Amino acid sequence: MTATVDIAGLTVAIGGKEILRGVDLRLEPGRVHGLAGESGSGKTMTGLAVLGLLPHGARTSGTIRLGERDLLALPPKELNRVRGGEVAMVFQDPATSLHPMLTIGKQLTEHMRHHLRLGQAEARARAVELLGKVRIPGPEEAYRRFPHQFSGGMRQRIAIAIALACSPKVLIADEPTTALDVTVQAGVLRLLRGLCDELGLAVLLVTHDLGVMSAVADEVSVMKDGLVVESGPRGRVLREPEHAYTRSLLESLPEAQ
Ligand SMILES: Nc1ncnc2c1ncn2[C@@H]1O[C@H](COP(=O)(O)OP(=O)(O)OP(=O)(O)O)[C@@H](O)[C@H]1O
Repeated sequence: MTATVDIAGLTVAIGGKEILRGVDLRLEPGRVHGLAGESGSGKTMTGLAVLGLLPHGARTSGTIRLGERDLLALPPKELNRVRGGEVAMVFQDPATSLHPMLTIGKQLTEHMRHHLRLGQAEARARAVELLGKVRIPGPEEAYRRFPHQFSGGMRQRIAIAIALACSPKVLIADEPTTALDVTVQAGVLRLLRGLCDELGLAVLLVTHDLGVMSAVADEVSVMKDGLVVESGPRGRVLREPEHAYTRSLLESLPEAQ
């Protein structure tokens, strides 16, 4: 299958420190690619590189192909169009990604009107439809509410709806369930999995949690010190890890003890 995103030999250095040392990774339509590894291994930086959101002063080499384009070589204006349009993101904490003073409807429609140039009525109809798609009960009423009127899990669903507003091809989800109560984590993961299948999204799921990984990922890559040390189908990587580091990660899971 042709990859939606093909990362090859990606290096990132910040202030002379090598953060990524040659990362190869492919994201394919309708597939969830899980990216695991210990804290500081470079998972978040890899996701940010795809979004063109690396810290100021970061030096890069390698390529990040999205179709015919190399995202690392795009001028800032074009990259802006890709980000939020073709490539969208969901972060760990919906409390910080949602604006507390704006209604859910406003946040959903502003985004669409800006990127898709939709009129007000059209944007509203699409927003309500998206709220239904992410299983927010009573989407019409939810449209008028503010973020604090929802639980953490519901807020993350709303953040996912906003990410999907412009029909992206690629979704970068960085620890999307880490801040949530365990009882609602599974529901949000199921939602992400379902959206990936239904919309043919290429998903990069960054998580340090191998339990999350085993629940939804098709492919798993494991990072250590700025490199992907192991990559393959989930069943193979989690059941028959080839790399000693993957084995040690698996052994540290509570279920393994
Ligand atoms: N703004 C920054 N400037 C310089 N170095 C940074 C910056 N942000 C992160 N780093 C460094 O980049 C390396 C990789 O960080 P990254 O956040 O990608 O790791 P991670 O695997 O996502 O870890 P975590 O699970 O803790 O989020 C770390 O050594 C970190 O200290």
